[in-house]
Amino acid sequence: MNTTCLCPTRKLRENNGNGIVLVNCGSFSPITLAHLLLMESAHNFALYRGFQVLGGYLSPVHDSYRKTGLIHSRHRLEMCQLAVEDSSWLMVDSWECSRSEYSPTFLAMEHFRRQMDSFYGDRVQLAFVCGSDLYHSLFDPEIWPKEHVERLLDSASLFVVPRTEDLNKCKVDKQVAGYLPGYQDKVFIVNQAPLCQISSTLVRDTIRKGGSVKYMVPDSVHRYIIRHGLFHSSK
Ligand SMILES: Nc1ncnc2c1ncn2[C@@H]1O[C@H](COP(=O)(O)OP(=O)(O)OP(=O)(O)O)[C@@H](O)[C@H]1O
Ligand SMILES: NC(=O)c1ccc[n+]([C@@H]2O[C@H](COP(=O)(O)O)[C@@H](O)[C@H]2O)c1
Repeated sequence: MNTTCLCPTRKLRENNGNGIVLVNCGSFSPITLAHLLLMESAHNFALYRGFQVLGGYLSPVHDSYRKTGLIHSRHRLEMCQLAVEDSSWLMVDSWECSRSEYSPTFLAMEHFRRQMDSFYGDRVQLAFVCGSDLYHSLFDPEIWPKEHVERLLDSASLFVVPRTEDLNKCKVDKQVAGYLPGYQDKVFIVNQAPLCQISSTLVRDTIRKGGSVKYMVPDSVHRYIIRHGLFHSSK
């Protein structure tokens, strides 16, 4: 293993063959229990398919990403760190946040590809884990230029976790084959994962209305939100 990796490596496991690293890129404003559940579901899915999960990363988006409710990355990174503290395999990577500008996701995945290849000295598998809402947005070239999606899939597989209902595999296969010919083998549906309706928007709205978000976010994140008085205004 190479020790000059730019990503945190403390929790990475030795690759005994068929290793895979899972990555979730998102706003995390704030991180919720749904983000953690998404990653555990993807972890189980990989395990049941004979992969060895080497580790996983949360990669919070840059502050200049134009999205309602995005608070400063200082807070988003800290809350993500608190959330993964007792995970044996999840880590937080600040590469996206620390760049001078927003990086499209394919660049973030190319960063992980370079770092993992150099750390393991070999090509390990990489999966971009996302919810079904993000999966559907991949087919909108106004949001995701097609070459961004192709470059993303050149670096990583796609693990799609349903958000409201299970996805129809035939439909997904057909959609991918039609829009992204040659990439069908790179898209996997993590069906039968527990569905979770928690979103960061729901957390922000609940706080703004004076409600409690206990059990929507990890306890440590809940305490952090209260301590710093976050999300009381809609900005
Ligand atoms: N409840 C959920 N079920 C499945 N996937 C989820 C869920 N919440 C978030 N994700 C996925 O996690 C990734 C990062 O999401 P993000 O940080 O943008 O959270 P979000 O809850 O969608 O945010 P917001 O409510 O601010 O739009 C995306 O791929 C998203 O689909
Ligand atoms: N073209 C792109 O690379 C592209 C487009 C939309 C969202 N994303 C990424 O998806 C993640 C989630 O963003 P949204 O919450 O806006 O769906 C973020 O990490 C963002 O950078 C990337």
